[in-house]
Amino acid sequence: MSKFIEKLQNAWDKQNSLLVVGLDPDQQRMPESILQSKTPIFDFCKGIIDATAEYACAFKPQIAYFASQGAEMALTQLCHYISNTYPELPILLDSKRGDIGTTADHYAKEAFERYCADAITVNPYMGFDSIEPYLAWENKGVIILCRTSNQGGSDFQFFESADGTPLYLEVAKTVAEKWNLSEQCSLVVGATFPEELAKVRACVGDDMALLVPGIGAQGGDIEATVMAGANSKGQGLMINSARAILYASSGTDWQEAAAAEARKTRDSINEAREKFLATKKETEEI
Ligand SMILES: O=C(O)c1cc(=O)[nH]c(=O)n1[C@@H]1O[C@H](COP(=O)(O)O)[C@@H](O)[C@H]1O
Repeated sequence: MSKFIEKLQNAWDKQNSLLVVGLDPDQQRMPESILQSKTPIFDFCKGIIDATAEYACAFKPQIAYFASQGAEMALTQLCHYISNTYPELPILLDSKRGDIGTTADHYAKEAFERYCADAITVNPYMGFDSIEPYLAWENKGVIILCRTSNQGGSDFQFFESADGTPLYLEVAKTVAEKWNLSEQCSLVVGATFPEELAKVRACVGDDMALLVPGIGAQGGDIEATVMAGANSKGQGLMINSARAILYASSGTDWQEAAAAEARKTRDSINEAREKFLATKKETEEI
């Protein structure tokens, strides 16, 4: 088991949560009171982190929301804040990188040194040598796009190989069989496509963690997600929600509202996990 998976497993167990809180700070949607601050992005995200840490198994900052606002320093400070204050919670840096090896070396250094992330999201389109530089960081996780949550994901991800296997399942199979030798890899599968989520889980087996965005603002169904994607322990999923938690209120109660939404989401996920485990038990008894 890689250090990343160990840390994630520990967070799943200790927090009794599969919820990942997405950090996608958008100044257009932040509460008025925060915008008065000299460091609104840092203050907003820190407020969200403190309000929701109790309910989360990880945080996932999306790099574009910081870079587009010249706020890389805020991202660095936030990542260090998470790793010092909530050291048990992994940081999943969402940057969806993908480039030739020499360039990927620098993306890996950026993610794992500058931002002290525990894992990074990457795009598999350029093949194994574009992923290898991230895998060279033995303690870190590499989360590979497989079946994305957006409608346009079907443009390429459903292309079929000669034996009829769709591309997203080829990705899942290749990652599970060839790229995951040191158990550092995870896959991204959208909550908006539970049927495909079930196929990916069946393909990769029990041990691989799946990052599942698409509940909350994108409308994915929590129960269908858990029923389709959980592993035999009722875990195995990092279920991300960003906007629904971040912007639960634009009033002065924004932290309380974010905490309430995170708690509600965690609880709904846990109810679905109980149902999943009960159904599994019933099936095994038959
Ligand atoms: O890799 C991701 O995190 C990701 C993959 C995907 O297929 N779909 C997807 O929405 N995401 C990210 O997950 C987050 C979803 O945010 P909300 O829709 O606000 O919960 C955003 O940061 C997206 O960039």
